[in-house]
Amino acid sequence: MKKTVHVVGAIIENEENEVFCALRSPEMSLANYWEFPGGKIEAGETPQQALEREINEEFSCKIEVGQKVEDTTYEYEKVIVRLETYMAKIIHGVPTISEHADAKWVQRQNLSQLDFAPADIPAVEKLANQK
Ligand SMILES: Nc1nc2c([nH]c(=O)n2[C@H]2C[C@H](O)[C@@H](COP(=O)(O)OP(=O)(O)OP(=O)(O)O)O2)c(=O)[nH]1
Ligand SMILES: [Mg+2]
Repeated sequence: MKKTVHVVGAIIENEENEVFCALRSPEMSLANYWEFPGGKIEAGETPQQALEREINEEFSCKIEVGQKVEDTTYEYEKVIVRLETYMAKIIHGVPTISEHADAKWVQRQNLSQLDFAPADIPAVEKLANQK
């Protein structure tokens, strides 16, 4: 049976309605797909705590987590991913990549032009239609 992983992704928005998108590197699973930065929830963590930890670990900045956007389960070839996405804001620092191949700020309406991981598509569409 396939393993299910519970993952959280941050939809970090700035004052210009741009969303922070990160490109998974060739060394990562789901290589070369864009994602909402985040990762797996560890035992005992709330989704919000997991997001704050992951963004600090991977992008060296602090976020404040807001409203939930989507909760999607997607069956990949080898794993099932339950992805919860939350709106977020940077409250300290500037996001800097460490393990990702690239990152950029993208207007909500242009998010669908990036090659997002399949589990992210419902959130991408919701964001494009909200504003
Ligand atoms: N972070 C993140 N992962 C996503 C997204 N969409 C999606 O399908 N995934 C998948 C990719 C991975 O198979 C899985 C977990 O993500 P991850 O590799 O960031 O997990 P992690 O930071 O905890 O890293 P690791 O400990 O496994 O190295 O979720 C997304 O928008 N953000
Ligand atoms: Mg991660």
